[in-house]
Amino acid sequence: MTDAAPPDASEATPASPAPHAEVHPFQAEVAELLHLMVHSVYSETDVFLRELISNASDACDRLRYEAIARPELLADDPDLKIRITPDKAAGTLTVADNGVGMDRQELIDNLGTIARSGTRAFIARLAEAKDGGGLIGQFGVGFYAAFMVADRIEVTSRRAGADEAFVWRSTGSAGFEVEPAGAHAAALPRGTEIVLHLKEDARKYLEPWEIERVVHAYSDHIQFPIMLAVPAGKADGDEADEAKAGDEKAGEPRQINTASAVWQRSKSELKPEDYTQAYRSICGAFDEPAVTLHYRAEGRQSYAVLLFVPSSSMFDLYDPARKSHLKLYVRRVYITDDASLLPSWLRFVRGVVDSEDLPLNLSREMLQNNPQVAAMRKAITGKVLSELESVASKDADRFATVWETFGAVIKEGLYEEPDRREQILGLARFTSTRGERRTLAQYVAELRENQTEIYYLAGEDLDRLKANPKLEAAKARGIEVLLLTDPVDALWTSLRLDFQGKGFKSLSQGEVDFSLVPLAEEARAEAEKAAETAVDEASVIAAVKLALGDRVSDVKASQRLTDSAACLVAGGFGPDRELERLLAKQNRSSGTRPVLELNMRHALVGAVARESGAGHAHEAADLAMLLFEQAQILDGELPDDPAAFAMRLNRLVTRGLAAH
Ligand SMILES: Nc1ncnc2c1ncn2[C@@H]1O[C@H](COP(=O)(O)OP(=O)(O)OP(=O)(O)O)[C@@H](O)[C@H]1O
Repeated sequence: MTDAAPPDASEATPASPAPHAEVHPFQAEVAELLHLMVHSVYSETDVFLRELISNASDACDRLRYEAIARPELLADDPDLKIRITPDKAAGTLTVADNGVGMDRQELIDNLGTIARSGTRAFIARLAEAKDGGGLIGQFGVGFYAAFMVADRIEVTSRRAGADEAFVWRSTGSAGFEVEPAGAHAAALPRGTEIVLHLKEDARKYLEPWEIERVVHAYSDHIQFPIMLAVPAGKADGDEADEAKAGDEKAGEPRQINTASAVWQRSKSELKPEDYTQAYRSICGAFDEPAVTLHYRAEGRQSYAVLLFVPSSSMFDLYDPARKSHLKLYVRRVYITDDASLLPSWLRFVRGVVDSEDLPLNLSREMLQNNPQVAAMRKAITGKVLSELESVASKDADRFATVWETFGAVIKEGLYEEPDRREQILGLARFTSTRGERRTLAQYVAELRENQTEIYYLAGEDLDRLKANPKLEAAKARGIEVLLLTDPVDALWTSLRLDFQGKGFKSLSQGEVDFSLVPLAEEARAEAEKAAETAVDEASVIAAVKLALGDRVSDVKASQRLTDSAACLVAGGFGPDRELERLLAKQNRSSGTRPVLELNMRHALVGAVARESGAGHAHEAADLAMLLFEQAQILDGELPDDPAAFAMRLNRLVTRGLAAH
């Protein structure tokens, strides 16, 4: 970063290209993002205004918070507001606020870098997208969105309480310049003024009704007044414009948003559209909320809550650093969005909690350990869960969408919050061998005769799970098996939980004994037929063990298989196969070796018996290895030595063909 301000920089004139301004490059991600935005045509450009207004509102919020400790910051201009000024003659749109402002270093840091997680992934998707407007809205590129509509931007800012103001300028290419604001500084006693030199095709944003439309759609519930100011004498006199703008009078700023703390209003006053709008303006979202929860807690503590579950996912949902982003207000003053008002497994929930009781001057750090906050967190978590339960019972489809989008995150609660386990298991929806969206209550209600456990199989891919031979014996007995494909499933299932007294049991771990559960009719006939062809178990097992050595911890006759020849399972005590795979990926493998189970009625297993009985040790070993390797492949793994596997297979097939 170039950081050499010449001593006379303060004398530079801000309006002309400044020879003495400091020039700074953008952080690489920002440069790339700007390049994509400047060189592509995105149709949903409205987001830029929402982002600038939201930044302005944050700046007002932050000043109000700082003024708790230093009231003098607010004293000479206590009415926080946002002003939008379209100037047709100059082709500029100005968004200004009298909030906290930025000093020189903040201008450089905040408007030169982007520190959000998921930025790389987002840029890659944006580069591929045909029209990235929606993506930009979802991700929230913030201030930089302004370069969708402007080819030059000047930001003048004065930090509250500071003597100096600075100007930041950029055309959105490689970098930006920063210098003292010079003469223009006098016009800005506090806060930030952003002047957008609009591109030709974005001049519609100079029309008052266009600005109002966007503000109504996305920013109506911003708490501070948004004033629209049409400069006197600057309106271009277009008759049609004037007619459309109604009684727009140049020169007199007028408020164009409701500016109410919507969460403080009573439920009966608000319509679904109001909630959608509040969701969009508070949470910076574009979609509809899937669930809205609005209530006021009274009693030991009193606070208003307005929460939303989005209907679509977010970029950083699985970022370990992502916390819940509820905004905490105290008596309408924004305090922080980092007060951990919900546990991390509800981190997709957005909205506002406004407390009447918390002290305003509590530092953000102290909030973390505050017992009142802890009590609120517990109560709000309970409310969110009961709201989800109520949606699940009243509107199964809507709940299914919520679960599909966020279920994997909610399931983290199973190990993070033991007290909520029963409730979370009650909400959980599963894909099973009996269908989709199955609940555990349904599973337990439809247990087969003598079935005492809830069976599951975990893996990465649903289709591969469905085809997994470990399901065969369960299928033959009509036993339902949950098919778990979220990485988190490998973790919570290792906790040995139960639901309504029934434990969870993996089909790829330890012994399974289905013998007490009666076979389905057609399976019974097949089993009887197969029993006649069964081989001498002990000799097959001995031959296979000899061939595989310490690749496996044991070789057993399988209760799980009916059609396939072999499968690999975890021993009874180590981690389940899927958990072991997950740990191995993180280099934390437990080092336990699997058990190979053989279907004693399968022809290939019979062949091992024959070859080893005839003294053909090589052939028996080849077949044993093949059984082991196919079991690996069926679990989605590669054989340890793929080349040797291919050669072995070729050898056996060629010999088989020759014997014809
Ligand atoms: N009007 C403003 N007044 C004061 N600071 C501002 C203003 N606009 C932007 N900033 C500062 O610049 C930073 C970057 O803004 P930007 O819009 O890029 O991202 P953000 O607001 O932090 O993130 P997001 O848009 O995802 O909420 C802000 O966090 C804030 O510190």
